Amino acid sequence: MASSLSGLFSSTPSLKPSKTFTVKALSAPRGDSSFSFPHTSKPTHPPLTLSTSRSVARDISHTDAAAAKKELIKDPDALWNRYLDWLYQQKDLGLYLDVSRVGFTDEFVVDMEHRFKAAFKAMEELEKGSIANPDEGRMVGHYWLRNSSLVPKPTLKTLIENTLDSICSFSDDIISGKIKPPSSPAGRFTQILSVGIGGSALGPQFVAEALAPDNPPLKIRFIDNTDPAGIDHQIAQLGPELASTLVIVISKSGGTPETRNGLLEVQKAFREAGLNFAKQGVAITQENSLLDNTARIEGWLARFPMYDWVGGRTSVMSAVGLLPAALQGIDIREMLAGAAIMDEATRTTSLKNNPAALLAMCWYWASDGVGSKDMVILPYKDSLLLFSRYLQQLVMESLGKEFDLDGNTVNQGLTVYGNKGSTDQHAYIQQLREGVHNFFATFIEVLRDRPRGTRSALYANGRESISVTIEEVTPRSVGAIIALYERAVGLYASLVNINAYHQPGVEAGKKAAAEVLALQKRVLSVLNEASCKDPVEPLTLDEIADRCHAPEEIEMIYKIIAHMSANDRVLIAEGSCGSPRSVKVYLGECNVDDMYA
Ligand SMILES: O=P(O)(O)OC[C@H]1O[C@H](O)[C@H](O)[C@@H](O)[C@@H]1O
Repeated sequence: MASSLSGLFSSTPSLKPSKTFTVKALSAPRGDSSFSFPHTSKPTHPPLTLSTSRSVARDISHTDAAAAKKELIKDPDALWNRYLDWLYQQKDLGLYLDVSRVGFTDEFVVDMEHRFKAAFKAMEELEKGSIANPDEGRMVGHYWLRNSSLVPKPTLKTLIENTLDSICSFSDDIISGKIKPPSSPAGRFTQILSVGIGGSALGPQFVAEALAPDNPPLKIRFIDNTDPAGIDHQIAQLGPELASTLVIVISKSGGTPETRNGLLEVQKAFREAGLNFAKQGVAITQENSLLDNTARIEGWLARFPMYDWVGGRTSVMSAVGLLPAALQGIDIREMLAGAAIMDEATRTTSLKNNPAALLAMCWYWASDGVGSKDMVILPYKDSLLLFSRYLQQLVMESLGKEFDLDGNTVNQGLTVYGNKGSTDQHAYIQQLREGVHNFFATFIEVLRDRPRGTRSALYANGRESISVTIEEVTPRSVGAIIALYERAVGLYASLVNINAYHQPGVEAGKKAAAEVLALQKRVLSVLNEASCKDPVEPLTLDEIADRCHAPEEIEMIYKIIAHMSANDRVLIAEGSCGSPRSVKVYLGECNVDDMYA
């Protein structure tokens, strides 16, 4: 194994990819004598621009598939040697990474040298506290959560350690019954209802599914959407146990509308059951956010901090993930320890010894550095079912970006999907093996289980795959695989020159949602005015749009009205849904604007 990245590259002259990124096989001809994707002649195509690279990449992949299949049949020894040569092992974690079934060549590895140098440097600066999210002017410090000695300011160390201590003592007191719900016959908390969305739900959900014991001290349920039926379902399932339910409201910003709606619905359920919500409510949010202020003013049972330097999608090792986990009896210090070991292992600049760098390199190779193939995650363990959903946010929100760091339009990304190993074998592996070749697979394998043949079956048809193997699903290994992918995403983002730590697209979506709410208010005010006339004046959609001074928004106005009439008896829409121009709308009562405030 190479001892350092520069050592690995030093014997061969660097083949740098051109500025406009070209398909790997064109910038780095595949001609690896020791492996199975042999391309001995240098392609003669001119360099491709981003827009044309994808179709050529597909043609090349077909060629690769055929070549790989032939080579595999011809030379299994070469494959075994490649396996041995690239196998990564982290002994303390019992974690292995096998990238041998991804067909990168030696030339490609060399070609990536300068990109990796820059990626490792950017990561080092991030860990030292650089402003890695310039949009929000914030540092990115999720790595400090598991090694507080890395913080750039001593006050943060105290904050991290004190928060961890208070999470542990609060959850001990809840579990032991020292802190009790005020009016539950059970005499102690038995259930958790977690209200949050995105990064404020996915981490806790994944950890619960992966690690909660069969009979946890508190069982957890989630409200992670605004669907009223879904919220009602969760509350109904709690039934009389609402009286012994600890409600944890999680929102970094403290103002996410979906989470706020969930909270209001839960508070309503508490009022209807004659329960005092404040005595059972816990907030996890940034200091002085709307949620924090609400919790403080209403005197909720507890408040735990979120930090501006931890992004939602990497917040699972902050109070966001740790508090729910501790309440379910999961050893959170072990989770942190696993992540810390992986963080240390992924700091090395020696490519072959850095599993996150190996992953990032494989993603680059497999998807041409432009997301031309999807990443299918196949965990062979029921308890890891939610890993792909968790990774979807981590990877896609981090990498799915319109612009690169130089302001060029790149529309980057890497699509992630997956469910669970054997189950998928009987659902969609048929297509993966034989159908459209638009993916690479990642097997998450647990050693204390049976071996599977899917990897070979896919490989025999030229489908690339990565295998991450852990010995057991434990707090330590779960902490480690989370940390592994966090670092891989950060490194990959540098390789493709994008910022992994902001989410301008989501902010645009939030702005659009706020605009719809503002339009809804204007629609109601116009309808209210017309409906308070005597006689009532029903309005067509065109008339409403004109009076709202928003003729260009007529379709949105129609949708707003369709939703309101389906949900509220007060709004009456007459005419045929099939022909919106025939619809006339009025309010059954006037002066109802407050209903929608
Ligand atoms: O935790 P919150 O502030 O409520 O945000 C919840 C989610 O909101 C948006 O969708 C962001 O893009 C996510 O990264 C975040 O996790």
